[in-house]
Amino acid sequence: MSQFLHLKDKFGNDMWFGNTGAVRLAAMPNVQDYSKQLQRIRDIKLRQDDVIVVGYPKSGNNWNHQMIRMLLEGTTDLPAFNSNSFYFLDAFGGECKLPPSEKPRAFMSHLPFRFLPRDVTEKKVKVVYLTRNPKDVAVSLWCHVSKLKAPLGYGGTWPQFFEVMLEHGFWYGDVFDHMKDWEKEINARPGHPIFHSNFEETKKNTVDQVEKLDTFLGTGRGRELCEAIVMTCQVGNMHMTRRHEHTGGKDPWCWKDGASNNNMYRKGMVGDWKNWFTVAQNERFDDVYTTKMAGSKRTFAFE
Ligand SMILES: Nc1ncnc2c1ncn2[C@@H]1O[C@H](COP(=O)(O)OS(=O)(=O)O)[C@@H](OP(=O)(O)O)[C@H]1O
Repeated sequence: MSQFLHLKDKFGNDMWFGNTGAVRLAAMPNVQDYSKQLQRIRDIKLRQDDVIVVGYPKSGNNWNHQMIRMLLEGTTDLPAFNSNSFYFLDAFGGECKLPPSEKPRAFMSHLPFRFLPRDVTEKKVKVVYLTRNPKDVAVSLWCHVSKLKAPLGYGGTWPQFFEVMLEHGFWYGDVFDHMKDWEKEINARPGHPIFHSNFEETKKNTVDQVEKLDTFLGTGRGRELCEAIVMTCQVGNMHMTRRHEHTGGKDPWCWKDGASNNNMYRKGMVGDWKNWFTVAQNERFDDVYTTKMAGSKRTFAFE
């Protein structure tokens, strides 16, 4: 099992990096040993009707998690963040407490498949796997980590972060490896209920996509509730309503002064990378993308 590392990037910036993922784990006050934390996650007991929402950071995890939770619970109630009901598996044992198990639960994770709880495989727990075009992922992650204090934040510049993303990724390791690993796992498990949802498609046809989730989950909520859920979960509502843990101020992953939830639930658009990438950066990204994603069937339009 790979270990979590605290490194300097080639520009001299502190950088937390775990090529198995879960960089947040080691920064948590009560989690000293990364591999022990991964073990704890593997041992989590799930219900067969639980749902795991998982994707590389910034792939729309919170958005989809909320919409799926609403489908499961048949509600359009958008709760403000509450640490006791924070369903982030990767932080289990710390800020994540498993909620009471009378009702179906939606959990969120950024981990590769092999680090999810054993029960995911043993009980064939439904998984909603998310992807987003990695150019927008890089920008979104930059807009988040550049506003966080050490140790989780990144102290370098955007061009430096861009290089870090291309070389080995941030927080959960290399975005390309992460996607390829998930693709391999999905292909290897044709019998496992895994729904692949893509950010760009969800943006374009949100209600249709939520209806597909409704079918996949077997929740049978129907078009009307799907429409109401989509309205409630618009990005503007998300950052008005959802307080995020980074606003706590005392935690090691809290925002720098002046930063806020708006750096977490931000623009929620497709193609923001065009506002950030130079022509040279774009060419370089395309080259690296072509090399690292060789053999993958995952494609992105990069609109
Ligand atoms: N409702 C809704 N509609 C569209 N987009 C939305 C929505 N909610 C969140 N977002 C956008 O998703 C990005 C954050 O992704 P994650 O939730 O995966 O982030 S995290 O990894 O859990 O930190 C982040 O993307 P960027 O705006 O590009 O930074 C959020 O703005």
